[in-house]
Amino acid sequence: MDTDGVAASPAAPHQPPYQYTPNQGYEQTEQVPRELLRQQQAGALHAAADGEADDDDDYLEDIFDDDDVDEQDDEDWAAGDGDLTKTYNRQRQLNDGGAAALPRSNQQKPKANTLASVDDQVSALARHAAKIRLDSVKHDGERDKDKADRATSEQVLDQRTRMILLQLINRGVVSEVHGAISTGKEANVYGAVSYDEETGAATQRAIKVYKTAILVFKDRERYITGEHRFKGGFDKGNNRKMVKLWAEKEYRNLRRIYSAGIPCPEPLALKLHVLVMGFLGDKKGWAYPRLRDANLQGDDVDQQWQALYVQLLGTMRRMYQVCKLVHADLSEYNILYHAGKLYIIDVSQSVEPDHPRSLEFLRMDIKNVGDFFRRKGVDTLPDRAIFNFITVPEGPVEEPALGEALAKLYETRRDATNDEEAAAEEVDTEVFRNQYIPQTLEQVYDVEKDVKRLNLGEGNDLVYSKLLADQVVAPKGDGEGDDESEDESEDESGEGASLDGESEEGDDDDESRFDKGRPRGRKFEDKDEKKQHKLAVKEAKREKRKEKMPKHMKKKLVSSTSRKTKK
Ligand SMILES: Nc1ncnc2c1ncn2[C@@H]1O[C@H](COP(=O)(O)OP(=O)(O)OP(=O)(O)O)[C@@H](O)[C@H]1O
Ligand SMILES: [Mg+2]
Repeated sequence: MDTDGVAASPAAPHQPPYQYTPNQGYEQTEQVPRELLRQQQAGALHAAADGEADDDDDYLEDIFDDDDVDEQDDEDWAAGDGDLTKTYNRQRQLNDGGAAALPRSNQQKPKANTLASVDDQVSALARHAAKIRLDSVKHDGERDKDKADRATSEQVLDQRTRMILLQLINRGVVSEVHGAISTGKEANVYGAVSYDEETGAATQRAIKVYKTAILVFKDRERYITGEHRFKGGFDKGNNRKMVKLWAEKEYRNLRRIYSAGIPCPEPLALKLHVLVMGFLGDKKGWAYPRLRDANLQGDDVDQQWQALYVQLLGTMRRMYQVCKLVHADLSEYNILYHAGKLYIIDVSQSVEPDHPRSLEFLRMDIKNVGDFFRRKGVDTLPDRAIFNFITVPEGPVEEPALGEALAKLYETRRDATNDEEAAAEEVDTEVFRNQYIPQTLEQVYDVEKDVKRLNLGEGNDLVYSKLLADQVVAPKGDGEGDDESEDESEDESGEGASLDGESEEGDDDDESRFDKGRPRGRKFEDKDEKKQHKLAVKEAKREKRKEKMPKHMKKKLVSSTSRKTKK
C-alpha cells in the first residue's frame, strides 16, 4: 500500500506529526499528510482508492463537489442554509490564497482542469492535518470506557473521512477535531472545537461520522423505503451512497426538530457521511449523559422523573404534529439529559407520518419510553392513550397547554389504583401493542368489519380511529377496501405486522426481526415476546379469515366505492 516512495515522513505512528506550544496550539511538524502527497504525486485521484475495497472512480472526487443538502426537494424546512454558502465562499477564498503558500512536492501539472483544482484544494487542506487529534477521548464516567479506548487505536479514519474533516476545518466549520465521544456500529461521534476568529473563544461541536459497514446498513433500508423524501430511491449496492443518505436524513430531520424549538443538537454542516452539529455538553467537552445514565439529584427525584415523562410525551406530540416526524428509535439511549431538560438525538431513521410503518414505529417508541419510565417508578399512561394524544390533530402543540392536556388525560384515565381497572388497562395495552395498524386506506383490509364496528359505536377500538376515521370510514358504510397483495400466501406467512407497501426484499430474518416494529432491534430483542406476538397474530388472522368476504366480492365492492372515498 505504502510503496509510492514518498519522502520519509516524521509521522511515524507513535510520533504525532505536530508539536504543542502553549498559547499557540498545535504546530505541524509534517507539512503534508502522506495520503495527500500521494494524491498530488499520482496526479490522479484514482490512485487514492487503496484504502477500503472501493473501485469507484469518484473515491475522493465527490468530496470536492459542492453537494450539500439540496434545498429544492424539501421546501418545508424552516431553517435557512445561509451558513453553507458562507462557508463555501470562505473555502474558496482560503483555497485561492492557501494553495500557493504550500510547498509542492511535485510540480507536474495535472492534465485535467478538474484535477488541477482538486489538487489545489488538497494542498490547501494539507496544512490542517495536525488539527485532527483523535487521541483525546472524552466520555462521561465509566460508560463506554472500553469502547472509547478502542476508538483511539482501532478507529483510524479512512481517507475519505479524513479529507472531509480537513475540508470542514478549512472551511472554518470547526477548528480542531478531537477524540471519540462515542463509537458504535453505525457511527462514531467525535468532539470538536471551533475557535472564534476574533475573540478566540472556544465552542464545542460534535461530529457524527457514519460508517460504511454493509451488514448494519442493510437493516436500515426499511426506513428509507416509503419515504417520499427519498423517492429517487437508493442504491443498496453502494455503501457510500447509503451512509451519505443516512447522514443527510439525520441532518434534515435535525433541522426540522431544531427549528421547532425541541431541544436537540443544532445541525451545522453536512458533507457526505459526516455531520457537524452543536455539542450537547459542558464547555470542557463533557457530553451530557444519556437519559439512561441520568443521575437525578434532590429529595424529589420521583417528581422529577414524572415531570421528565410528561415533558417527553409533549415532545413526541410536537415532533409528530409540528415536525411531522416519528423518531422511530426513541429510547433512553437516544435522549440526553441535562438540568431537567431532555434532548432528542439520533434521528437519522426518523420517518414522516406517511411512511408505511410510521405508526408501527410510533407505537414502539411509546412502548420503549413507557417501559423505561415505569422502571423508574413513574405512573405512566396506557400506550393507547399516548398514541392518541400524539396523533390526534386537534389540540395544543405548545407548552404549557401540552402539559395541561396530559394532566387532563391523567384525570380521566381509569382508576389505576383499583386492581381490576389496572388489570384491564394492562390487557388493553397488550391488545394495543399487538393490534394491526393500517397506514393507508389500501391497508384497511377488512373495511366492512371496521364500518360495522363504527356503526355499533365501537369505532374507538380501532387503532387508527383518531387518524383516518373521516377518510377511511364513510358514514354510509362504504369505503376503500382491500388491497391486491393481501392473499392467502401472505396470510400464511404469519407476518401480521408487516404492512403492504414495504419492500419485498425477501430477507426473512430481517423481516421477522421486525415483527414488533422495532428498528435496529438487536438491543431490545425478546424472543418470547416475539413468539407470543406471532401466535396472537396467527390466531387473529384465522379469525379474520372466517369472516372474510370472498375476494372477488370484495374487489367488486372496492371498485364500486373507491372512487367515492379516495382523496
Ligand atoms: N450533539 C451531541 N452532543 C454530545 N454528545 C452527542 C451528540 N450526539 C451524539 N452524542 C453522543 O454520542 C452517542 C451516540 O450518538 P447517536 O445516538 O447519534 O449515534 P448512534 O447512531 O446511536 O450510533 P450507534 O448506533 O452506531 O451507536 C450518544 O449517546 C451521545 O452520548
Ligand atoms: Mg444512538
